[in-house]
Amino acid sequence: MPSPKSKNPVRGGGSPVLGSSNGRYDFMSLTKPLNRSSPPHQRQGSDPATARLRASESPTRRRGSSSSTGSGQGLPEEDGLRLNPSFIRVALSSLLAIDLWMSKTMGVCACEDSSWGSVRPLMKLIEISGHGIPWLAGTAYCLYKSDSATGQEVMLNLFMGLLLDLVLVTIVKAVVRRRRPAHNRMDMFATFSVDRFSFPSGHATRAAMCGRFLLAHLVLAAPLRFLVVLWAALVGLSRVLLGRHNVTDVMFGFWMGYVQYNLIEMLWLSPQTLQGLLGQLA
Ligand SMILES: CC(C)=CCC/C(C)=C/COP(=O)(O)O
Repeated sequence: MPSPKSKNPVRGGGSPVLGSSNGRYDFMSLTKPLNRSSPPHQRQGSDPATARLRASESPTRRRGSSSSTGSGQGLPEEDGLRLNPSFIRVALSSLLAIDLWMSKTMGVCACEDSSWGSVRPLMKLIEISGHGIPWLAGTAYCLYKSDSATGQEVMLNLFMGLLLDLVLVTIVKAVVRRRRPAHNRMDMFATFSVDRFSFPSGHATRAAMCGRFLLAHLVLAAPLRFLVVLWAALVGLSRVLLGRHNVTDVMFGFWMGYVQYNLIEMLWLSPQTLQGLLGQLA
C-alpha cells in the first residue's frame, strides 16, 4: 500500500494539501478546527501549503500578486476579515437570486394571458379585500354606527392601527425604494407615490395586523378564526401571484404587520384617553 504521502503532491515542504484515502484526491477541509493532538506540520490551516491554498482561495488574493503566497506566509489578519464580507455578500446575492426566481415563477396571474390568467379576477378581488381604503372606510363606518363604549373603543383602536400601518409602510417603502417585479402590471386602484415601491407589501402588513386584531378582539368562533387566518394568507399569496411583490416583500410584510399589532396593544387608546386628548385639542 503506497504511502498516502507519496500519492499526494506536497507543496512548499508543508503537509499534503490534498488528502487521498482511496486514491481520489479531495481538498482537506480548511474550516475544520485545528487538531491540537496532531504534530504541528500535519495541522490543517497552519502549514504554509494550506495557508497558500487558503490565500489562493481568497478573491482578493486572486486579483493581487502571488508574491505573498510565494513566501508561504499565513494570511494577514485583515484578509480573514475581507473573506467574511465576501461570503456574506455571496450568501445575500444567492438569497436575492432565489427570491427573484421564485417570485417570477409564482407570478402566474400577472396578466390575463399568464398561465393562471383566468384566476386573476379572483386575485384582484382578494387584493381589494386587503386594500387600505376599504378597511379605513369600513372601520370608520363601524365606529360611527357602534352604540357601545366597548365597540367604539375597539373600532377606534383598529382605525388608529390602520393609520399607523400606512405611516410605517410608507416610511419603509420610501427608505428601501425597491422596485416592484418587472412582470407586474401596475393596475392597482387608489395608489399613491410610494406604492410604486415593492418593499414591504402593504397588503401583507395590513392582513397580518388586522388578522391578529380580529382574532384578539372580534372573532371567537373557531371556524371564523380559521377563515380569518386563511384570508390573511390568501392576501399575501395574491401579492406574489399577481406579480405585485417578491416573496421577501410579503414575508417581511407579514412579520411587520404582526409586530405592528403589538404596537397597537402597547398604545391602546381608551375612550377616556381619547376624550382627554380631544379635550386638550378643543
Ligand atoms: C391609499 C390608501 C389609503 C392605501 C394604499 C393601499 C395600497 C395601494 C397599498 C399598497 O399595497 P402593496 O404594497 O401590497 O402593493
